Amino acid sequence: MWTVDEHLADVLAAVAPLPAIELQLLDAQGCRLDEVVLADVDLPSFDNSSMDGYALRTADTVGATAEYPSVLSVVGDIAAGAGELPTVGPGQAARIMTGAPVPPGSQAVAPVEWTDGGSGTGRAADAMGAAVEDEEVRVLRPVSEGAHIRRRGSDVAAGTRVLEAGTRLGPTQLGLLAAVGRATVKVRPRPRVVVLSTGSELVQPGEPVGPGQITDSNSFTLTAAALDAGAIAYRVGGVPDDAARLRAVLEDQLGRADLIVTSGGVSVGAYDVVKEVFESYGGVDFRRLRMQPGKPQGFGRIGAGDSGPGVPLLALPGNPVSAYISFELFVRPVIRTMLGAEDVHRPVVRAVCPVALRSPAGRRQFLRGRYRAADGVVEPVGGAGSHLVGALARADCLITVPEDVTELPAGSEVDVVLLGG
Ligand SMILES: Nc1nc2c(c(=O)[nH]1)N[C@H]1C(S)=C(S)[C@@H](COP(=O)(O)OP(=O)(O)OC[C@H]3O[C@@H](n4cnc5c(N)ncnc54)[C@H](O)[C@@H]3O)O[C@H]1N2
Ligand code: MOO
Repeated sequence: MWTVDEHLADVLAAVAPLPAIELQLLDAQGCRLDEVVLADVDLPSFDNSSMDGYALRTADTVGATAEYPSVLSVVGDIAAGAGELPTVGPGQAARIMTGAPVPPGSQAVAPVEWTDGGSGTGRAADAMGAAVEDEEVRVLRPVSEGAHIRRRGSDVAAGTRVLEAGTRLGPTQLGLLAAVGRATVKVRPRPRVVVLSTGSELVQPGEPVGPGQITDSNSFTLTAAALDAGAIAYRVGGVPDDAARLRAVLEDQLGRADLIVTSGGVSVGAYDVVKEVFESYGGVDFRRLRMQPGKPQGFGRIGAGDSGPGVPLLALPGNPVSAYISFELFVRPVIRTMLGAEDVHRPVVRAVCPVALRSPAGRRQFLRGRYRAADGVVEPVGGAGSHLVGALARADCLITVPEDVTELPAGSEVDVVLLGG
């Protein structure tokens, strides 16, 4: 029998971060950057106004007050995206919108609130772009040089490093990449994980459940857990215990998988065609671990050949709690390793358990619990049975009882694996 740590080390030794690839921005969300990103452009890329108002020359506003405003003639109208700009001369102003380029000759922008809003039709230029002569604006206070102008390159200067290699790409980093004009980016991709549940007793949720049948819940738990770990996950529900069918499904899925995760059929049952099929590939090993739940586990590679070393496969036990805990302990670290993540493992904290615990000799037990960070207390949820999905859904952590401990008195300190969320 293997210990949990031996099995984990063996599994992790067989995987590595996936090679970096160039992805479209939104396909790279959550991935780690595999390049240093330099800005090719200035941001902002031109001097522009931060306010709706009037671009003007500051000398024209010296001494302006509400009682004695500066009266300027309006020589043009500049919307965001404007190409041709009027030149602002002495005694003149140009109406300007937020984000629009600051016109030559002007030194500042007076927000519309600092003016009378301008007179006339509101149309500052005629159809040919020539100024409408009679339009005026009254500026009610002095405006200082550079006021309300966002200078070219003041946010990001061309040539500077904007993102370091290893940065995890979230919404704001993706936005920055777009802002500097990048359509694609080089990242460590998310592993593509195929989740497959086996068992002729399985029916899909919503279908009628006949005598002795059960609803396939594992494929949902495990697919969601794979997504949560940062993978792209494909769910393949309910493959019956039929060697030819299982083999056909595996062959079909191999092409799109960086990792295959199955549940069910790894114990000693008479109909465990799963083991038979995986073993026929040659590279999959079935072992028993010193843990509870999650004792029977399969691990190896399938599909090795001229085209490559094959795809790693973890065959988890079918009991729903066993499958989920096995995922947390072994599959999640594999996915995190393939991602190139720094935090491969779930955090473990010490906590006090106010109730006495019992555990089988020679097996590390993982009980479901609820952890209170405020006082460092953990309470078990439900019993030790590996079929207890109701209690599992209320748990937020796993309480660990070491292999050599069979009884823990109330008030003992225990290791607690925090499950996140
Ligand atoms: N004689 C022995 N029997 C068993 C042993 C043993 O050592 N000797 N080990 C037990 C342990 S521990 C576990 S864990 C299970 C593992 O069983 P399998 O991996 O072979 O899984 P199945 O037999 O297919 O199913 C077990 C259980 O889980 C339910 N199940 C299966 N798949 C799903 C699914 N997709 N969604 C929800 N529930 C599922 C299934 O109905 C069974 O109740 O073996 C013990 N037996
Ligand atoms: O070891 Mo099994 O995984 O108890 O249910």
